[in-house]
Amino acid sequence: MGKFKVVLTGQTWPSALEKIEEQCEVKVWKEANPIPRALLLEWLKEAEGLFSTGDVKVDAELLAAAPQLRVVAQASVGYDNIDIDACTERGVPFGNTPGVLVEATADLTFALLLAAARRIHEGWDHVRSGNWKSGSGIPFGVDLFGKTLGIVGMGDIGCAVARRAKACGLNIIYHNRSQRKDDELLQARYVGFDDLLHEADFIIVLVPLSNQSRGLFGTEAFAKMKSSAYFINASRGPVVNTDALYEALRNKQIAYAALDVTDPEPISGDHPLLSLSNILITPHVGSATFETRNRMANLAADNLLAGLDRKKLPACVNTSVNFV
Ligand SMILES: NC(=O)C1=CN([C@@H]2O[C@H](COP(=O)(O)OP(=O)(O)OC[C@H]3O[C@@H](n4cnc5c(N)ncnc54)[C@H](O)[C@@H]3O)[C@@H](O)[C@H]2O)C=CC1
Ligand SMILES: O=C(O)C(=O)CO
Repeated sequence: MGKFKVVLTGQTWPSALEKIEEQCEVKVWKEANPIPRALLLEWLKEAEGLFSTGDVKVDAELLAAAPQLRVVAQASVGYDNIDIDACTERGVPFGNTPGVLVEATADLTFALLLAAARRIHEGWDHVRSGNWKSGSGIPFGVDLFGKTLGIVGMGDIGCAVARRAKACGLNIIYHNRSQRKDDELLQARYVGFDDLLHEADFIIVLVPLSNQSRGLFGTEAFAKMKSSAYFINASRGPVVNTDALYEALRNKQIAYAALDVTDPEPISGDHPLLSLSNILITPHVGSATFETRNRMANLAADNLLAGLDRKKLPACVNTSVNFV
């Protein structure tokens, strides 16, 4: 039997690539910019597997251009770029990478909260620019202990953030699609969305991007927050209306924002948000540790190889078309 034909939309980690290359003939897009759509569709004409690095839209048009496709695998837990219904209609299982990135992403999310609350990067700027002459001019932050953290989207990563927050003496409230059964264990209280906006000193967003969550944080939501509120988004940029966030920060309607994700992404160096002093942005690095990205690439490779073999994907989103 010949090797499977597979397309990779970007480079992946050597251990995952070696595994794939043992069984597949691969075409890899190696440029820094995303693969042009027309070229991707051309490459997919005979492909049996697609390994996505997250920067392509997988929709009905793409699937129609890939009649041999057996499986789509992506090295991420979020899959807002994938039309799951279109995959299911074509009987193509889609595999993502839940679980393996939870702790790394929770670390980064909590690091954003700490860095914002204690103005870490402003302190570093102060030292680096030679201004640390006396105690004057140092950036003052705010306490965490005894304050209220509101988590919107209490899934795997939200729960891992809650554990970290508990250790710092924060009281935790959360809003989710539905109330969890393990509130007591988490020591977190379920509240309505508006109550969370009113009560929280820190708000962390960890909901998947969907039609329901797109623009969830807009002018109205920011108006309901405390003027002392810290807003942290580590989910997806479009969950937040960027113009509304800019206005809320500029008018001091809220105190501070720390973002790992933006809309657009990447955000340009001359974007108005970057001119504000009460914001901190990291370049979508939630899961970006050597160990975690390696685990994600390997789980995605396992999903891909299982699908090519018509075997059950270890992590499948549209389980109705997963192999048994
Ligand atoms: N910044 C980064 O590098 C990373 C970002 N992410 C983002 O974080 C998201 C969450 O990841 P996990 O915790 O692993 O997913 P998960 O599926 O375990 O948790 C998501 C939670 O959000 C809830 N939810 C969904 N829609 C909602 C809505 N409209 N309103 C309120 N709650 C809602 C769900 O009920 C679930 O409890 C991913 O979908 C991805 O977009 C994930 C990994 C890394
Ligand atoms: O997994 C995801 O959804 C990411 O955003 C990158 O790890």
